[in-house]
Amino acid sequence: MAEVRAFSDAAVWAEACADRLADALSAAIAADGAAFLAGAGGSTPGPVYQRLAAAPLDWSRVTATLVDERYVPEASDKSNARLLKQSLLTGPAASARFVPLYSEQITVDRAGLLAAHALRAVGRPLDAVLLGMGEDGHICSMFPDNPALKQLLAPNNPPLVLAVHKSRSTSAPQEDRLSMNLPWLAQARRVVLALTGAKKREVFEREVGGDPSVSPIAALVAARAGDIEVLWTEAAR
Ligand SMILES: O=C(O)[C@H](O)[C@@H](O)[C@H](O)[C@H](O)COP(=O)(O)O
Repeated sequence: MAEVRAFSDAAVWAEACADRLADALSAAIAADGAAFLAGAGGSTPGPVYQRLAAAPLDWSRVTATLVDERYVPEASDKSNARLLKQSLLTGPAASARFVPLYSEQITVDRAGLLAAHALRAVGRPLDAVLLGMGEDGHICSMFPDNPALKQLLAPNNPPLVLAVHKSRSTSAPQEDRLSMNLPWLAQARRVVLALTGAKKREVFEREVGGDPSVSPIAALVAARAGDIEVLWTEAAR
């Protein structure tokens, strides 16, 4: 259950992550004529997105979104939308439809409501999810100690996109964010967690046995009865 699969070569690791996501998207297109992908931001997924962009899929049938977003416009180099557009939604993959989490609103909470509405309108569960993890054990923007964590991990909520406010009392995040909650990830058809570096492997192996009410990893593994694919490579980047 949720075993770590180790790769000695970072290029093979990135290819393996991309292959798993492409298979899930391809199966969804074959079955339903449509597929729904959500991916993380941060520095880990770039090489995976670049390989996934080369997958021979009918990208016009794919809807792509983000598992979390920094509350910044796309012009910012902190924007996850910008990362996704530059690394995945290029070439043939540019014909995928992109649903952003970010929109300029009076409050981040309102942007979250609108994003959840747009994601629900896609009309299907996520077929493929790519996650990264921080060295503090966060996935999406589910930061330990942040006041939003409890709501994000609540297993009985419907799928929501919640505001995660920067907070003086916690170390993260550095900027307001939007994040999918656990129920989005719980119902996804395939979840790939891409990890790099010795520290993250250690954190994952420690967290996986933790308390699902406070540990995002433990909550994810519990919600999916262990059905997540964890691919790790030593090389940091
Ligand atoms: O926007 C983000 O930052 C994320 O989606 C986040 O959940 C990310 O996956 C982790 O912070 C790991 O980040 P790195 O890959 O940069 O270590």
